[in-house]
Amino acid sequence: MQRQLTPLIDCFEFDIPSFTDSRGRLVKLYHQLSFKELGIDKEVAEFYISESKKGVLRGLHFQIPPYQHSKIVSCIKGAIFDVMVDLREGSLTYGQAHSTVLRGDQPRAVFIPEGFAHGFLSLEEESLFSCISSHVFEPKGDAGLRWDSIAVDWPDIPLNISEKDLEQPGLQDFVSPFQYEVNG
Ligand SMILES: Cc1cn([C@H]2C[C@H](O)[C@@H](COP(=O)(O)OP(=O)(O)O[C@H]3O[C@@H](C)C(=O)[C@@H](O)[C@H]3O)O2)c(=O)[nH]c1=O
Repeated sequence: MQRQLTPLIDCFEFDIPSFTDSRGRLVKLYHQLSFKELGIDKEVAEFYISESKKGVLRGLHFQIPPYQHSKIVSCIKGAIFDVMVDLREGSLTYGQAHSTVLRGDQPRAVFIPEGFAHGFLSLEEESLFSCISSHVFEPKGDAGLRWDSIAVDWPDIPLNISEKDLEQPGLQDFVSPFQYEVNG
């Protein structure tokens, strides 16, 4: 596996091994040794999937210190328009966003470091999103940013957003609790 760099410092994409035969498919979402070789040496504290109808937008989410987490996200069915934003004060890419389309039939992952917000728009009827997180979900640390306060060309207008996500503050009002650290 090889890192494919994104414009955001420390955030990268990589292809996930998958094996197809007459029965179907096996997709390897986590492999400790290969991930270490990629430079991902984080705790695996939670692993979950969510299913979203077409037009559902989830995010943009992060956890504030001391509950900050990195994530490895992918899409294992359907397709999502995936978005991440660097929120680390002092980072050369602070406030900048990156977007990429993740598809279940071309498994690919994004490593999202601590200090980033993340969200996605589901592009198909039954999109399955998977997330490996380095810190358990902590309601006291659960935080977010308004999806439409960042510089991203969303491919469609979202049809379904949670109340929580509609009430998130915009990037312009955001005071970051994150500091950029080299190789953070
Ligand atoms: C994210 C999360 C939620 N929950 C619970 C809380 C709540 O009752 C229910 C739904 O939570 P949410 O509405 O926050 O779920 P959702 O909007 O799907 O949150 C996810 O959005 C995407 C964009 C991400 O990046 C993920 O890391 C995660 O934040 O699941 C957990 O128990 N553990 C978790 O890790």
